[in-house]
Amino acid sequence: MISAVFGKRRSLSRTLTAGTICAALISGHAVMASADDGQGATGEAIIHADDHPGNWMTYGRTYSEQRYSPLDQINRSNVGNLKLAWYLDLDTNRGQEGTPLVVDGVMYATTNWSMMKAVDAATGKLLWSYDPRVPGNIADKGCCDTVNRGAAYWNGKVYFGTFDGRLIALDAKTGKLVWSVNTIPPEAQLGKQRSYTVDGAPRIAKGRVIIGNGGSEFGARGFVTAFDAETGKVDWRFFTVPNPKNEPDHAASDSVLMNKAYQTWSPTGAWTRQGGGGTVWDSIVYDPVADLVYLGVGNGSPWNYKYRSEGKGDNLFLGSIVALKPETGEYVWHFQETPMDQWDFTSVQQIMTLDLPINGETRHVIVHAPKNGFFYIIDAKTGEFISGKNYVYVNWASGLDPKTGRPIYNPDALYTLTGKDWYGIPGDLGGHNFAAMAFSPKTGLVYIPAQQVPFLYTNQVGGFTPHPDSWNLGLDMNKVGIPDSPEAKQAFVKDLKGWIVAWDPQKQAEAWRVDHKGPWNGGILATGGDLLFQGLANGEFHAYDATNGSDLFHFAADSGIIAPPVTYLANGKQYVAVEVGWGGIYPFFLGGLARTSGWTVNHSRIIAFSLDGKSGPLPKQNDQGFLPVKPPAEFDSKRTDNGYFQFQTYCAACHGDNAEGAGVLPDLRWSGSIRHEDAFYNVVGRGALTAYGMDRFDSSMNPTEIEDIRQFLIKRANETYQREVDARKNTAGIPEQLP
Ligand SMILES: O=C(O)c1cc(C(=O)O)c2c(n1)C(=O)C(=O)c1cc(C(=O)O)[nH]c1-2
Ligand SMILES: [Ca+2]
Repeated sequence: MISAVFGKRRSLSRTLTAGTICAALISGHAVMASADDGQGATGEAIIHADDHPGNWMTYGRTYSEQRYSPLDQINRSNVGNLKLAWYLDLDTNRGQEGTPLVVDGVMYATTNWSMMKAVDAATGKLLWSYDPRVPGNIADKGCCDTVNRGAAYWNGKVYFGTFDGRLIALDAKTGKLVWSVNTIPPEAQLGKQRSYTVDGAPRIAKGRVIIGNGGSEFGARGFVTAFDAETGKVDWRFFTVPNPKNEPDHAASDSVLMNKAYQTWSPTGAWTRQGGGGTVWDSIVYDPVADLVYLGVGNGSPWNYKYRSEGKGDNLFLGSIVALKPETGEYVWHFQETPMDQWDFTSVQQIMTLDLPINGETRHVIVHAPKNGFFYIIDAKTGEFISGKNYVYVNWASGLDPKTGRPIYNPDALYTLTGKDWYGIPGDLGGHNFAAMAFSPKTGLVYIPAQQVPFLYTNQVGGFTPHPDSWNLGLDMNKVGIPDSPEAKQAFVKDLKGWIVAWDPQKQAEAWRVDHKGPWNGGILATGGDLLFQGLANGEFHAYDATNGSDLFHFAADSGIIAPPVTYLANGKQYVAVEVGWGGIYPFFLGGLARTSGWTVNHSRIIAFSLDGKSGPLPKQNDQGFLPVKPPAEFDSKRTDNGYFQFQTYCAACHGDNAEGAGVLPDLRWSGSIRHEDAFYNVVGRGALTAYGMDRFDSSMNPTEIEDIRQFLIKRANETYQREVDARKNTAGIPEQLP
């Protein structure tokens, strides 16, 4: 029935009454949307998602982004029998962060390098795939792996963003291109230090596809754009931070930026050259109840508040939720969670709406667990702060002002103003990052994939110096977050933690928790079977009891899981599926230290489970990763200090702090190319491996500096060779002495 209706839908315009009738058929509801609300059949189907729970039609399943599915064929009593139904090997072995959509038995999954696959959701058979051919040298224009978090579905088409900034619409049946647009306008692309990448899932409201971008670690001015879903024409654009000259951009944001936001920045700070940040790289939510679009706005660019804004002002709309009208992009309200951001405390984390009883009255609220470690409850219609409580340990603020929600800062945390180092918890990766949280209306709990990853914030000495082709934070790039003495490093490793917090939003308190081995675990799915599903950094896929966290099922998926699971029906049978593939910024950047979450190698796949699956276990693969190779014995110790600085500035964010890899990208200590100066220069200077995502760096470093890096790598290889060989003999594969 649903299929038949959906098949017809393609010919319907999004505003026609026919669309509305169609929606009513799907939902089985007598209530009809008004003919001119612009939602059309797909929007109505998303609004009434529970009437056809076999589908997963939008990123968070519903517009409320609760990631709760009422399906209960798989439940607490039988989940122990769950079996692998199918798996599909992917053609990209890097981080997989996608939420697959499922529409009428077809799964639409985006993968690393912005590829799209349509898969028979019952069998895993590939129906079509689309490769937008993102150029390999784009990888280092983004901070955090060439990931993609998912697609949007609307009126017979699937939409997704590409790492090089395009938004693409494909015919959902055939995978043929319908339209493709560059989402980055020429005026935003100002010089080398403005860096934009797109890896978040687009959301669609009222026939408009809304997409943002990332880039605040490099130099970017955040904005989102709404495109007409049928034609790809720009409808409106909203910048999240002011124009550096306080001039109009001829965008929907002009008036609020000029009248409200500009005054919260210093007129001459480095933001006027670096863009200011505020990228909307993950959460964009349409709320049909309030009829508003909410943006989760990111961190400042550069991070250093003293350099960015001369230590002045709150810097709107950094670290904020901003509410807009869907038709025009007109500003309605904002709530700033982190004024004066200097910690990479983005508020882009998933925005969820709930109807929550508060003081005897049911209120329609936003619940939000941004990086800064506080759980916020905000009135969805007005942006009024209702309450906030830390959901993880935090040391940067002692709490929130109960009236305004403004953080009560620990003065030591304002390291750009004190000029002293600050060991911050949460650190730049947040108490919670992109891994989605879930809510179960049956338990009333919000399940947050929480973590503790400290960060040592150290100011760049002597003023702000941007480097083309590298992170531009205004921080000391030799340290970039991780203490360098062995003792401090050991303490840092002890501080790395990951767990599920079952959070009671009515009490604003933790109900219980499930501890994991370390940080950077996958997003969470809650189901009507009273289950939580989550994949872990150590490569296991688990089902937990949603009422108390008991571990009811686990499966060895062999590679770290960072993506959130989905559930759906195919031929009437319930499946649970997830993308597998270790990556994202945590292993890239922490490198060897990230291994404490569990040692896995990247084998990327989509895996799907059912109660009668017959495809397990997964075939055995290399689980040792890059094996240590005896390095050249000689290196020039006069060059290794500068090599270390160059490495930390240009290489560490992908190849790991202090040149220790984490099982995804090549571990350069064991790379054949470090054996010869020319071979190394060919890769780093001339771009021999650009097709694989390794950009050339001859415009940012001269040949001497590149050779310094090689000398440093040989030194590191010699220092660590024996301990890595020994570590391979441990069952855990983790060196006893990490640093
Ligand atoms: O400021 C930005 O523009 C920006 C972009 C992104 C991104 O696009 O993935 C991330 C972040 N920041 C970020 O702070 C962060 O922790 C992060 C983690 C990840 C990831 O996918 O692993 N992306 C990003
Ligand atoms: Ca960031």
